[in-house]
Amino acid sequence: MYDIPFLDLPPLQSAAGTVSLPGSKSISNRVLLLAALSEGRTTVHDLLDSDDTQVMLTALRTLGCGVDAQADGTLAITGLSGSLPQRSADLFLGNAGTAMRPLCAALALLATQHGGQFDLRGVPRMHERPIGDLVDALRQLGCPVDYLGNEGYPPLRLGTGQTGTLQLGQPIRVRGDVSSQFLTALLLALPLVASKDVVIDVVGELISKPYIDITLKLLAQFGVAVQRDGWQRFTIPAGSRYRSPGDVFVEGDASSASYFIGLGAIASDTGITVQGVGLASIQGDIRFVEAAQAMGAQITGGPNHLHIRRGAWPLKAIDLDCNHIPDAAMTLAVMALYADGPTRLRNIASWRVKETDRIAAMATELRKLGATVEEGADFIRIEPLAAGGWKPASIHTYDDHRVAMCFSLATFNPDRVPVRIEDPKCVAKTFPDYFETLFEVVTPVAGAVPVICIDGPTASGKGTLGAAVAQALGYHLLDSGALYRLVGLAAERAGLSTASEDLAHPEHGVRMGALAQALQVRFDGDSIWLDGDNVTDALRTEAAGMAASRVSAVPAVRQALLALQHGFARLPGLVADGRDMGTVIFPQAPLKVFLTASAEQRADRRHKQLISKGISATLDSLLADLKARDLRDSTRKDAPLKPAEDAKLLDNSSLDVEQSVAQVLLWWQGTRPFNLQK
Ligand SMILES: Nc1ncnc2c1ncn2[C@@H]1O[C@H](COP(=O)(O)OP(=O)(O)O)[C@@H](O)[C@H]1O
Ligand SMILES: Nc1ccn([C@@H]2O[C@H](COP(=O)(O)OP(=O)(O)O)[C@@H](O)[C@H]2O)c(=O)n1
Repeated sequence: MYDIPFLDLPPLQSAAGTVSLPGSKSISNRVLLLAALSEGRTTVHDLLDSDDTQVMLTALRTLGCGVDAQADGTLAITGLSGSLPQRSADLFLGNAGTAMRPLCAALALLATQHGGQFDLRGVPRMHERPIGDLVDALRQLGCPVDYLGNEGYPPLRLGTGQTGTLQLGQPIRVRGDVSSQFLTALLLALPLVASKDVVIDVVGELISKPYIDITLKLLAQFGVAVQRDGWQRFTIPAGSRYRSPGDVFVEGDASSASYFIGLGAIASDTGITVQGVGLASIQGDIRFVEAAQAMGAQITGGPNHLHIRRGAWPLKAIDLDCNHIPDAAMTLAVMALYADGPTRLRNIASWRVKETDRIAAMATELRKLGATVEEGADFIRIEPLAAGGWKPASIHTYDDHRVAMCFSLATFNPDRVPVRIEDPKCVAKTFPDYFETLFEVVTPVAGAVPVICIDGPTASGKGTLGAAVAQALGYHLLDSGALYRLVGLAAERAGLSTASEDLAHPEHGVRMGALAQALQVRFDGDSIWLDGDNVTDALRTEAAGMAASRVSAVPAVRQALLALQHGFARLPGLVADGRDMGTVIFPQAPLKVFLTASAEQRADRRHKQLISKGISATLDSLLADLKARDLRDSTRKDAPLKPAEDAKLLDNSSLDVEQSVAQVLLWWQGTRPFNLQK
């Protein structure tokens, strides 16, 4: 997950490969609640691990459910079996509608039946998402429910601590035209109290019917067979009781599949395979497949996978009622930019009460890209963007995972402009590793992966600065010095001399080059492995630095390490530190920094650094070594240490690390096109 203020996506060219989807959010949270309300123990496989499921799990634990993570990655839930061990609790449910609504219904009924009192609250946005229709239905049932903030919205207080009588004789009326989650909540909760047949009547046209279908299918799995008359009346038979089915498998998230279906339709001639959800999925959003096909995608699939290729290009514009795929339809709004005419997505009023007002959000952000967009109370109309019309945009994401994910598809624009996704960690709601997964199957436009070079003499702070800058931007890091240190170490292990006079012999240089070429290294977080040994500490000694400095003067060694270094330039970007990053390895880099500080300062820093690591050193010998290294590095023929012509010089003698980092990030922003917009 990218826990950084923004993630810059360079322009992308094509996509191919296989992705595995995280579990469906809708199924995960329903299954958790059902398992919690059941008799017996349920083993849940492939559960989604995300913000929304975490809040649900925390709530269930607080209520007294057994929740045990198993070694095989499954989760064992021991159900409450209709009892209520905790009679009161204050539950925080984040921004998870799939936790707030069903827990509200279940706890209101249990509190009334057993005499309990529960407060439910969430993030500020949750307190703006309507729940009045569900509360009205619960009050009809005789459940005391109080609003603790604004009328019609969470936070809520359920129950009074006293038992009450439930009114189950009359049909319960609930509105179905704002959110289908109210009906789902009642369907999940009422089997707990169905001492007689309980009837629910839906008032108004029921929206998002496929989600009700998921609810009914899962209820059946847990032993409750609801009778359905059309979409207006639902009857929970007397004597219904939840029983654990033992094992439950959570399907991959069909809404999350939409980004990769869109990706295949826009950018994959060979195809994208999506694992975890198939054409027979119980999730309504699987019908996004039809919408994507209507736009030209070629899609095939089986029970548990989909395969998507580009068909029509440009995509075909559509005019579609999206009531059946409200969440996935946001992806269509970005695909519409690549269409052959205006696309109209209708019957999407529910977008206005989701994580954010999604109609307004999509219109605003699509316009930033340059698109002409019309929005109405329940529709959005998007005109495609022609080549020449795309603008580099910093996409605000409104703490809405789907906004963040669907705008990543704007990176295939013909104008090859980058796209900035603000607050990328909001994807944690349903797909914490969305961007990492995307990066595995896309190919950037040649040369588009941004590289920041930090060159300079030893102990100037390149490594420290580079790591901090990489961390701030979510970029990869290349410590190129480590590669030369590795060659020195490998030579020593192989019994090859690294003395300058030996290296001066051409055959010895060739042997050293062959050794560098065959280097078996692995970078694993902060650890570096050579031939299966962890050599991280051995590489940082001064002796290793001196050996590195000597072998690095051998042209065959530098040549051998070229491809390895270029290979570090991967999505979403790279910070590379060394001596010749800007001059030789990445001459096209948009930002090159040449970092310096006085020799005395540097010797002093290195001294402190080594001492703090428990490595003994004297200041005098360090200063002498450092000057020798500076001299050799800057006077060697091949790739000498010197600033690139377009490098920014940064003398950090009187700057602390934070100040240096801030300066580099400021320069970096200056190279990005997004500033122009703000
Ligand atoms: N701007 C700075 N001010 C003070 N100390 C610094 C600064 N930058 C780095 N240091 C310290 O100097 C030491 C050497 O830095 P390092 O990043 O290892 O240098 P290099 O990679 O250039 O050899 C480290 O202990 C680091 O914390
Ligand atoms: N891009 C690079 C990086 C390092 N090197 C050599 O490798 C040696 C060790 O590099 P390093 O970056 O690990 O050294 P420090 O600056 O951390 O002391 C340097 O003294 C250089 O001689 C190089 O030639 N080219």
